Amino acid sequence: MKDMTEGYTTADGRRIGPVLMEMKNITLRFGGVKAITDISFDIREGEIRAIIGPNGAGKSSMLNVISGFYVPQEGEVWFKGYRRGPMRPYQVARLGISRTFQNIALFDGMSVLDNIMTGRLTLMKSGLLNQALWWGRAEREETEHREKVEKIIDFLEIQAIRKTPVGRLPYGLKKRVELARALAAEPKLLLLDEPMAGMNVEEKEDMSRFILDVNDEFGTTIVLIEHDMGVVMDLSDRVVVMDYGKKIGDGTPDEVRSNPDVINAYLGVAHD
Ligand SMILES: Nc1ncnc2c1ncn2[C@@H]1O[C@H](COP(=O)(O)OP(=O)(O)OP(=O)(O)O)[C@@H](O)[C@H]1O
Repeated sequence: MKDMTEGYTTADGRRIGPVLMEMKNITLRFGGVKAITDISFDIREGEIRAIIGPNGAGKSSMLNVISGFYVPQEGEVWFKGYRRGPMRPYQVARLGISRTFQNIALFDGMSVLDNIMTGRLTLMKSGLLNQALWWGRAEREETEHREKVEKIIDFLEIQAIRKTPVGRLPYGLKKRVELARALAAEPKLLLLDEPMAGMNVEEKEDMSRFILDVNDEFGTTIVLIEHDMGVVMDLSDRVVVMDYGKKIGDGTPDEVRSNPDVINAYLGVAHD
């Protein structure tokens, strides 16, 4: 068991706790391509931590290492003071990690409510046999799950569309439903893959507000990756900046903004 030092209080009075997750010297290769080279950083409890960088910098790869989907060839991932080995998706969910995807991954033909319910699957204790033998208990459990989901629906202000099939919703609302589904798993650590991509200004403002509210209301630690540096600066407590698979900056938004390597990566060389 590793010693975890205390946290700190932010300028706006939010409490950031001790280290929840630590990435140590992570290197990830796809054949001959090095997507991540020797990157280390930590994520503290209750913080909003952004990973930014130009196209192909390695952000998605890093998010997939954090989520346990990719196992790096080198380096160590520590979570809640323990070194984490390779895991199956359900084990990741049980650790309290859930995520949204860059390309929305919802069931188009199902209602908003049912989509969000799928987020609770890993928390459901009653399997089919249990439901047959203990009908009353399974029913009580179902009611509890529905109540939790209704709370999330209220919180994210999507009551009006709860019965609507997801396929009929505009893009910004689909993203919000995906956030709702991830929240339904009651995650300790929420991973957001480009939550604002493809959104108009108003939708981006709404999403920013909801991300801040989730962090504030549930104390959820949030890691988000974004392409757009401007969007994350107001949201994040600390930012990791990647470029060509390497970490070129790590610190508060102000520290990162004034880092010459970061300025060069964004303004100097064309990556697209
Ligand atoms: N599954 C894969 N197989 C082979 N190469 C990959 C794979 N995933 C990523 N890469 C390569 O790893 C590097 C980093 O890609 P990654 O998608 O992590 O970057 P990114 O910062 O998320 O980019 P973007 O902003 O465009 O989404 C790129 O060179 C990419 O081509």
